[in-house]
Amino acid sequence: MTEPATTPPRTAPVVARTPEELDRLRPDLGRIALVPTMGALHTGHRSLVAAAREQADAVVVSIFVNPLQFGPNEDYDRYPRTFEADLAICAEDGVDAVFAPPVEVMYPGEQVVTVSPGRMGQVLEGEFRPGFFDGVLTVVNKLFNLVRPDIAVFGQKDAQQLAVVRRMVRDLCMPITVMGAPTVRDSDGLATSSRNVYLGAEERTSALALSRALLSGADASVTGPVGILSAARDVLDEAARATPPVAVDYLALVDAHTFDEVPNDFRGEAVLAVAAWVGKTRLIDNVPLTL
Ligand SMILES: Nc1ncnc2c1ncn2[C@@H]1O[C@H](COP(=O)(O)OP(=O)(O)OP(=O)(O)O)[C@@H](O)[C@H]1O
Ligand SMILES: CC(C)(CO)[C@@H](O)C(=O)[O-]
Ligand code: BAL
Repeated sequence: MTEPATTPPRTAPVVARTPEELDRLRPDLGRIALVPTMGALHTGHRSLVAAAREQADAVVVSIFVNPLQFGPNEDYDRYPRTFEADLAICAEDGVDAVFAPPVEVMYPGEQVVTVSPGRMGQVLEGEFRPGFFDGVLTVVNKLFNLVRPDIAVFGQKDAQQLAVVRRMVRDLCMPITVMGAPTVRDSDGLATSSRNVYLGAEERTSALALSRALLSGADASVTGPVGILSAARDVLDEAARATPPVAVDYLALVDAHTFDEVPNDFRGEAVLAVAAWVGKTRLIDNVPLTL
C-alpha cells in the first residue's frame, strides 16, 4: 500500500525583535541576504525571498512599518499589518529569520541624524512625498547596521527607491551588494502591492490604467521619449474620465540610475514611471526601458 502524500513540515522562521536577539542568531546564519519589507506580504515580496535564497546561506526578512517615511497625512495608521499571515508565508518560503522590531527599538528617541539622498530624493516620489526618501534611507541604513547582510534585495516596483539605495551603498562605501528583482504583476497587469487591499472592485478596474499606460509607452519606444510619454499619457487621459477616475501625480521618463528626466536623444537604461490616485489610494508603477 502506498503511503498518502504528506506535505513537508514547515519550519517557522526564528523571530528577532531586538538587536541583541539578532546578534544571538548571526553565528548560525552564514552569508545573509536581507529582504526589507513593511509586511502585508504578497507575491512581490515572495519573489524577492526566492531571489535572496539563491544568493546566500540564510534569508532574513525584516518587517517594519517605518513611521519616518510617512508624511503627516499619509496612511501610517491604516497601513495593513498582518504579522501572523506574514510569518506563515515566511515559513512556507523557507525564510530563516524574521526581524520585526517594535517602533521603540528602531526609534528609542528623537532621530537627529538622518540619511538624505540629495537631488535624487527630491524628484518624482520625493516631490510628492517630501522627506520620504530620507525616511527610507535612514531606516534601511539602520536595518543594514543591525542585520549586517552581505546582500540586500529590493523590488524594481519601487524603482526610485532601488536607485536611491544603490546610490547610498555606493556613495557611503557600504559593504553590501544590492540586488534588484523584477516587478510581479497579477494576471490583469496590476503590480502586486500591499496597498492594493485598499481598492474596491471598481477602483481596481480603474487602477489597471497604470500598467496599460506603461505598456502603451513601452510599445511606442521606437519613437523616442516624446512618443513614449505621449502614448502613455493618452491612456492616462482616458482613465482620468473613467469612473472612478485616475488622478495622476506624475508620469515621467527618467534615467534609471540618476532619475533625471531624459533628453530626447538619450541612449541607455531608462524607467517610465507613474504615480496616481484612485479614490483614496495612491499607487505607483514603472517599466524599465532600454533606449
Ligand atoms: N509587485 C512587486 N514586485 C516586486 N517587488 C515588489 C513588489 N511589491 C513590492 N515589492 C518590493 O518589496 C519590498 C518591500 O516593499 P513594501 O513592503 O513597501 O511592499 P509594497 O507592496 O511595495 O507596499 P506598498 O503598497 O506600501 O507600496 C520593496 O523592495 C518593494 O519594491
Ligand atoms: C525599504 C522599506 C522596507 C523601508 O522601510 C520600504 O520602503 C519598502 O517596504 O519598500
Ligand atoms: N513600497 C514603498 C514604501 C512606501 O510606499 O512607503
